[in-house]
Amino acid sequence: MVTTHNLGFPRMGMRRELKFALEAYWRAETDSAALLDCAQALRQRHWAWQDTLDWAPVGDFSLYDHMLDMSFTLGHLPQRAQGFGGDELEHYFRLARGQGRAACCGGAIAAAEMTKWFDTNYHYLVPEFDTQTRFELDDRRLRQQWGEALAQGVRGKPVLIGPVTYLWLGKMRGGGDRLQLLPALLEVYAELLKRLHAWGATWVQIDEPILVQDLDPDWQHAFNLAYHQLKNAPVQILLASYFGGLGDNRYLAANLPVAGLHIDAVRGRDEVSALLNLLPSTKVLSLGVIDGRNVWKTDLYAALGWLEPLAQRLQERLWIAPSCSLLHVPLDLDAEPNLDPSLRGWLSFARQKLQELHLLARALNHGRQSVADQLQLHQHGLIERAQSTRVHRSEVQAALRASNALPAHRPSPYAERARQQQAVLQLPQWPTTTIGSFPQTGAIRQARQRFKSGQIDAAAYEQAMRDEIALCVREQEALGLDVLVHGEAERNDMVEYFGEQLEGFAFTTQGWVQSYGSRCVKPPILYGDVQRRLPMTVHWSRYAQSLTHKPMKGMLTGPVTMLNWSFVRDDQPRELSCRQLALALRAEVLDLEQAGIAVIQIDEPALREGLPLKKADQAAYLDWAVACFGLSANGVRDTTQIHTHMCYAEFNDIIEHIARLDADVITIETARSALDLLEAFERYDYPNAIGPGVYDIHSPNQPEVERMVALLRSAAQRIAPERLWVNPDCGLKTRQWPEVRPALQRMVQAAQQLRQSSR
Ligand SMILES: CN1c2c(nc(N)[nH]c2=O)NC[C@@H]1CNc1ccc(C(=O)N[C@@H](CCC(=O)N[C@@H](CCC(=O)N[C@@H](CCC(=O)O)C(=O)O)C(=O)O)C(=O)O)cc1
Ligand SMILES: N[C@@H](CCS)C(=O)O
Ligand SMILES: [Zn+2]
Repeated sequence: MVTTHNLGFPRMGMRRELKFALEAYWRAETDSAALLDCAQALRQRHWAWQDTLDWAPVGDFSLYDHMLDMSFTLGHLPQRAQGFGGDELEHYFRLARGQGRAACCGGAIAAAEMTKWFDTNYHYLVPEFDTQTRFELDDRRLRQQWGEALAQGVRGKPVLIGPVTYLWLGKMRGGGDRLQLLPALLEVYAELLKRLHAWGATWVQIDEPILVQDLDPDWQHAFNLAYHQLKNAPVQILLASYFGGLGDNRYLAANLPVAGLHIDAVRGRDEVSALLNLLPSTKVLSLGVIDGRNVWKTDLYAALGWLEPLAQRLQERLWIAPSCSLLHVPLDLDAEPNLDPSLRGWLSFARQKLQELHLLARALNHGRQSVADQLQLHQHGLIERAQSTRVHRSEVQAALRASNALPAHRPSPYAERARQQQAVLQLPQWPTTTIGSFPQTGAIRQARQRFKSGQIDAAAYEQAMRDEIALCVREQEALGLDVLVHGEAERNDMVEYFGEQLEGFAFTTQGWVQSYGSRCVKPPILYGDVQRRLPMTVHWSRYAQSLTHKPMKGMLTGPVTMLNWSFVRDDQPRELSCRQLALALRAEVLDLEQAGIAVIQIDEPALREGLPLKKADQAAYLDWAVACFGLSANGVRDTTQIHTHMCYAEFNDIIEHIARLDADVITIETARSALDLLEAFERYDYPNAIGPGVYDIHSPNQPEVERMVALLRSAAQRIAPERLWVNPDCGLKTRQWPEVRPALQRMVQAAQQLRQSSR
């Protein structure tokens, strides 16, 4: 008999209940009891939806982030977050967001750094270590959730981030080797496993996703050390790897002294037979056969064809599961009544994926004939997808072929372009700008919702957005910013907005996926060849430019980010889909230029996120990603200034490729990770202009002028001041105007101070 299990489940709820409960709590409109009740009700419902599983995850639910939860469980917080006392929830949110709820006691601190969770669009809060770091078990969160699961009769499997991954993902402040902390950390894990056993847990899932990355001998040794030390734990450990195959860590992972190993059998399918030969005959092998990173239906016939001999061979030792936590896919396809019916038949969201898993298990355990009708029904959509005429467009194929003849570079090198652009733009030293979005107020969202539900017509919506743009331009002029933006009021999201206007994309109404904290996105679904129907942004930018004499930045999302933040086709290489996107965006860039927009920003915040986790695969990705950016950007004249923007990832290791994008200006997040990144720019001798984000827009705290001046001064020691810009570290859509105005005022003041002192 095969066993089924799940690694993690979406947390937000069918109607994003958690988001609304969190935000109401932060605004101090509700109390902690209301928030905790909502969280508990969600857990209960989500376990009920997983009741066909042999083992359901417990402890994967989080109020903000599972890494932050782990930091609290391990009793280890940075110095600045300690000693506040008082309310536990306030304490938790203070570290996540920089402050607790509105008007509450306890004061503000610098929020923990936030960065991408492997190659996903989920962001985690980075643990901070120093040589003084101590750990002390705090089991309250897990005890609570385990108790609830027990009361509900859930067959639960506690889920923990593993000790080696936890250290790897953290940052050591002030130098030192974080592996030195491993022995102390392991003591806490050992104690935690004892407690889980005492509460009745038999299997514990320990997530070590770094096993799919390249590990040097020290880190490989850390795995041996850790799991040999934990091998006497009274529970059975299921060591979970995901987001790729084990590669060179296969032998290591197979031989760690744990009871079971979970692998991503979607991305790592090719290595399963080799792994089987390495795996000791006592160990459980859990195969993640359902894709937890995309939304396409699983080909169950193909999966069964592959699994049946494995089930014969492994018998009770075979477990099956989604490849990773289902956190990264939308919750329920049944919440999408308006989705095109044929497309619907191609898709599977979190709840459907668990149904697929259940069907697979029944077919394996009782024979295919026991579920023959369900299997046939399931496969119907797959056949339809394979035969659909909606997927391929001959004109797109022709345009792609023709694009091979386009020049790969701008007409002139950067220095010459910069001279020509300055002659047109006449910008002061330390030019100030913002990243694009301004507050997405309740009024803006309500207007859009009223438009979508037919309560207002297109003309009324258009006027409402124009009014917002006009307001945004007035505000920026009053602030004295140099290069303005229209504010992106008309965009529900920087990817979804474009997806909605391109052929080849479908979109959902409830397909929310958590991005960080309470923030969610609805990734569009790229199912067919991509084509631009009409200009997508030109009329908004032209209107915004008509309101000011200052340069108005056109604002686009780049092809690589469009690709990485969408659910994309699995029937052709990602590179090809990206080139199609790049061609559509190139047409938009040229139309913006034609409309008199002299500065165009092509955002690529997800360039780094798409980087394959294994070094051997990275060069090929970077080559086509850089080429696709170039395809979208390089058709413009020298006088048109191309900006790009990146945020919330480690960029140090790809600076050379960022330079190859040859954007005239890059605005980049640096506020939370201090000057590490600028040092990398200096080391690489980055040639073009840079706007290091001078303050963290994710925190409600006001930036200090002196701090921004100091950051820019120290940037100027590394990069020639005439190539430096002054800007926040990301868009302002999540903030409110009363926060944005004073923050930007201070930022402009910082630029003025620098101009004065350099006179
Ligand atoms: C820059 N970032 C982005 C990432 N990925 C993206 N796809 N997009 C990004 O911008 N990844 C990295 C970072 C992550 N950062 C963010 C920042 C902010 C959000 C965010 O604010 N998300 C919103 C949802 C945005 C959206 O789609 N809005 C729609 C629908 C709004 C809505 O909820 N409407 C209500 C009714 C109206 C009301 O009363 O308010 C409803 O339908 O019920 C829109 O504007 O039309 C969020 O709320 O979480 C995400 C990632
Ligand atoms: N232009 C976008 C970039 C976010 S990464 C914004 O300002 O929201
Ligand atoms: Zn950003």
